[in-house]
Amino acid sequence: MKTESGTVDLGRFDFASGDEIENLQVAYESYGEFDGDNAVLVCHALTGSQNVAGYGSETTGQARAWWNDIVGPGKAIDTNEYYVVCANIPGSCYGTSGPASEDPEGDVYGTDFPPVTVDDWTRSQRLLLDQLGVGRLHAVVGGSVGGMNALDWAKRYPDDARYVVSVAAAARLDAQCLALDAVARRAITADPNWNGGEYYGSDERPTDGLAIARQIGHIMYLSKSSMEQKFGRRAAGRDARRDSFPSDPAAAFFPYRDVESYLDYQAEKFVDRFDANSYLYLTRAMDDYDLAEGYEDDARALAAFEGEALLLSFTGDWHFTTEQSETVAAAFRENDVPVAHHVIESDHGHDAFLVEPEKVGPPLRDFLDAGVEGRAVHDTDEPDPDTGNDFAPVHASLFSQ
Ligand SMILES: CC(=O)SCCNC(=O)CCNC(=O)[C@H](O)C(C)(C)COP(=O)(O)OP(=O)(O)OC[C@H]1O[C@@H](n2cnc3c(N)ncnc32)[C@H](O)[C@@H]1OP(=O)(O)O
Ligand SMILES: N[C@@H](CCO)C(=O)O
Repeated sequence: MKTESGTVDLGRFDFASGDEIENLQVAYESYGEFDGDNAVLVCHALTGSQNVAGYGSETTGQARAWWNDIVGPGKAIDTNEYYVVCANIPGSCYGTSGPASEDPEGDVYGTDFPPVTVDDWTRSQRLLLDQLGVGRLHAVVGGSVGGMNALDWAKRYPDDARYVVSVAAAARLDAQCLALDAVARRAITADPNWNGGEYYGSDERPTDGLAIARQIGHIMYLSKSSMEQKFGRRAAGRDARRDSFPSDPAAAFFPYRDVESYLDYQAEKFVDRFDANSYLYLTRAMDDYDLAEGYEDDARALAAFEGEALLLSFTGDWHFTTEQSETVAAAFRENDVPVAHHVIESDHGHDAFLVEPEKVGPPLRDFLDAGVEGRAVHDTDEPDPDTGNDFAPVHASLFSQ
């Protein structure tokens, strides 16, 4: 597989906030060969990176090769057939300009970096593709907030993609998720080591705040039933450490539970790979996103799109629910856009889009091949071919099973 990894200087970039920077750097990777008509843009999720598939990249940990089961030779997004491009989004910390980058004077931007929006991500991707010589895309595909990014393409550049695929996403976040993101940001900014965002020159980083923020996020990515199955109320094994955070004296009397141990472990890994200010910036962008912004409603925002759309949602996902995907499908239908809302039965929760490639792959592969007529693509308007039942959107809330 031909692969490329690079950073492109897009020059002066005007952010939606009205701020600008002189040189927006965008880090990207590409896989496969461009034949003029086979480009697929993949938009990564909140803490993902440009390293979508297995290939020697600098990124580490969970952001490395994050969709390796989906993207590659012979896989659902087949790099023998498609030229796949994935770019790190502005505000992130994997090579694209963000708060941890240097400004033109050689100082770290910190919180002087302009606020970023999903709109900025979409425009930076368009500019990057221009530089790579890619005009119209065969498809734009994204998961989670990357799925919002994909929907934004249908709105902002309605002629530029034949197919749009939005996986585990929505037109906007609901109040419950906005609330959790707000608390997560407070965990970071209340950490004394955050220091108003000025911590880059210091040995002390706001790792406690970032760890708590990620733990709140991680709970959003699981479902009530997957947590029950995975951990129940079990105490962690004897070797489990409970030293990530200070404990209250009574803690010695009570068990350190498996679920706590898991979240502590995940948070420890996360703080090694992600920047606290980037977490603030990117969650702000996700919270702010509203597909209908500038229009009367979602349908009008999508009115100019003339391609086909696939929405993939997961029954156990309460971060971005199947109901929310159904409203986006309805907006496409209102415009007579061929659309399929393919609901995947899954207990896993939001991160099903990352960990259940066997369910995501077939509809995605067949949609990229034949649009809504693709063999494994089902729509909520049709009965389930296996059960004969309708795909009833299910809202799996945090507080109900
Ligand atoms: C585009 C993007 O989204 S890129 C970013 C990737 N995604 C994320 O970061 C989202 C958050 N989700 C995760 O991090 C998940 O771990 C995923 C999606 C990466 C993988 O999910 P799964 O395959 O279900 O793995 P799981 O969540 O069980 O984590 C397994 C790890 O936890 C450890 N673990 C499991 N149970 C426990 C426990 N009770 N105590 C301590 N550690 C535990 C395992 O040993 C394993 O460690 P390893 O990663 O070092 O091998
Ligand atoms: N778990 C993924 C998806 C979040 O929406 C991430 O951390 O990027």
